[in-house]
Amino acid sequence: KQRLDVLGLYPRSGDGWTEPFVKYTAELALKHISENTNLLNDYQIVIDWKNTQCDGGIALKQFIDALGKNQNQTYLVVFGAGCSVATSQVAVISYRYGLVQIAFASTAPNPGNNVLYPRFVRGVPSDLKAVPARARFIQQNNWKRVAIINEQDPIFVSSSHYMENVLDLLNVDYKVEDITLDGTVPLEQQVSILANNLRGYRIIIANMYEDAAIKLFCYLYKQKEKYLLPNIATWLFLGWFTDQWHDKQGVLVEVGCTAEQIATASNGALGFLVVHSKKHFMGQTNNNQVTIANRTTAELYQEYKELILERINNDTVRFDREFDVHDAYVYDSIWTLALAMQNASDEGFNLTEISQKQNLEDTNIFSKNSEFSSAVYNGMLYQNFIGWTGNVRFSGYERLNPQVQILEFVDGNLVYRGDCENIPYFDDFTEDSINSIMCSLDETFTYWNKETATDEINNMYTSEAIVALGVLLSLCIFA
Ligand SMILES: NCCCC(=O)O
Repeated sequence: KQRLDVLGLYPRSGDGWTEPFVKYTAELALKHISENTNLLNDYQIVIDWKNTQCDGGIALKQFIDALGKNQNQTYLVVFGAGCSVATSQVAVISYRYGLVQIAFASTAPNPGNNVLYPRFVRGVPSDLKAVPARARFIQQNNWKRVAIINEQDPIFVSSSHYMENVLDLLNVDYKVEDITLDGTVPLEQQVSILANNLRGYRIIIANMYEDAAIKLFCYLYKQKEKYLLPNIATWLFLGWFTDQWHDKQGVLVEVGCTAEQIATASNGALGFLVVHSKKHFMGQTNNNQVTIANRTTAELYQEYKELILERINNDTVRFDREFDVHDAYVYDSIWTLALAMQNASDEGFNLTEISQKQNLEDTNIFSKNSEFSSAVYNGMLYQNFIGWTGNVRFSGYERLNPQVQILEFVDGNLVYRGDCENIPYFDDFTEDSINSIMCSLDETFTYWNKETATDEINNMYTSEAIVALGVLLSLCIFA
């Protein structure tokens, strides 16, 4: 069979978000694709995997090295790169080599900019949908003043801009603080300034990767006044931290905390995960619909687990964690990629011939305007099939109709606690569309307590009002 080469970029390891099972999930999808006699019959998709370590610079180097070194290999598509920091670095140039890039996990809003990234598709919904969900949660709890802490990177700052607009719309006061891990200012110093600036704030919207969260919690934990920690303040993270996110030894050694301290410090924080339905992905919804792979989701999940357990025997990665929803998106993104290549072939593109050319910038086939990349790109966007994650359909550049799940941080794991439903279809969020969201929580909290959080804030307002009144009275008396 003729090889169809794909460059696979994923965060197998690293300090930020990691997902070591991407490669195995893709293997499962390719196995099922090869069983389908109507799909790429004379071809075999081969993925050349590189570990980006959730780092933009490493991802870019991997991309350039792969295209430069593999003179006999022509990549037809880029699959990845997992973390949005890595994905956006690659997507800003991959199209110039005539490459369509499909992401399976990059959820930050900014890679969706189709002027900057014109051949980028994502097989996963974006964190943008967590903006109205978190805002609605704040509104439902009647909280009027919040802090936003962003890790300084466009991928988090873009989320924050949307959030600031929505908070303006809902008349919620907010203060934005940034932290950077670029070494320009020691983080310990930044955290101490931040803690001072946020004295009195009890609701914190946090946009950051795992390493930033570990460092931030470590320094807050070491401080004498721990008023910003989640046992007093309510933290609203994005919900894609993997289980055991707090146990990254390199980062812990750097800041001088233990994994147990971080787990304790973060207990009770909440995460908002944009996802179609984790229960469905795990075959727990009695949905017997047969997917494109001729299997139900329950059967896919079972086969996935068996394959991972088999592969893990020969691997160093650990399995003691919850199922990562992104693996289901990996699976469907591989199908999307294969179906799009089949579409291009049906439209008359000779995949064998194209596979034997090289990825050179601005040649006829491999240019940013190449007809082949255009056919593959459109082939992806117009897909409509039943996959592991449900009905795989795209709106613009990403998956349609996700919901948002609320998770609680419990001993370093993220545990399901509720849902926000009726997430707006369009991203120009209005007061009405936010009001129609309904966030509900089950009653099984371990650490986070809605009443305590709200009482704390009310008490704080009361004590602030008393202090202000006292100051006013003293001024009147002295006058
Ligand atoms: N969504 C999980 C990976 C985080 C990111 O987009 O970088």
